[in-house]
Amino acid sequence: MCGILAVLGVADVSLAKRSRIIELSRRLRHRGPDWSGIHCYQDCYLAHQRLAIVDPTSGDQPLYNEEKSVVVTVNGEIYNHEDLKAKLKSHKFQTASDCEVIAHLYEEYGEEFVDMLDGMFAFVLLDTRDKSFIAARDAIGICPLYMGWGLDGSVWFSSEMKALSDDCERFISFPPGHLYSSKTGSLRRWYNPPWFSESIPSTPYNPLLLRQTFEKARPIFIPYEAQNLF
Ligand SMILES: NC(=O)CC[C@H](N)C(=O)O
Repeated sequence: MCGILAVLGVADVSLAKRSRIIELSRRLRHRGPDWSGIHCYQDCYLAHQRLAIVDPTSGDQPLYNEEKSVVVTVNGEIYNHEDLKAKLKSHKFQTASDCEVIAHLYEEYGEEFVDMLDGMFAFVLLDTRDKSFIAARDAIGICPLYMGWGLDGSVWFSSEMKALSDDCERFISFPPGHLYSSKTGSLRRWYNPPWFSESIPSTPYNPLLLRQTFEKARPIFIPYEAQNLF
């Protein structure tokens, strides 16, 4: 599991507000008993409750790029993180967490990197250099994510509705396979496979082929550490 809570652009930057956000993040504690972390940058807060899976000793979150200018809080598993790291030779990783790759990929490729991730995830990333942020959810919504809007103009994201429902004027279930960018202020679908269309398939139904295809796909997509989660 893991629980994430991010609050971006609050009007009140008092210590009382910070305490309130920590209190709200504690509502997600049951999702991650191993670590509680928060990163505050001006009027933005990224919190994390960790159920440690990959790199239990040093993969606590939030996670960062080298200069700590990009901050991420992630729920999920990035199955192809080793392959992605191999593409990021010039980057120095501080942990062996599968999720750290998200901060470095963003630096290298911008928000388009989401399509490169193979796994289940819900994350919020803050780029402190221009105070922009993105949030994304995996293709089929394995990891939960909710989004809300505060009366003060703040934008909220949380793994469970209970961390934002009291403080947001309005909230939604974040759609699977989508990405929110603060630069456009809108959601867009990042998951656009060629077969993702409304048209009825013309390939005849073949249960044997379907079974064989599923059997072949399983070891590719579910690495050993993550198998315990099912
Ligand atoms: N439970 C999770 O969401 C795990 C987050 C991250 N992959 C870790 O291993 O710490």
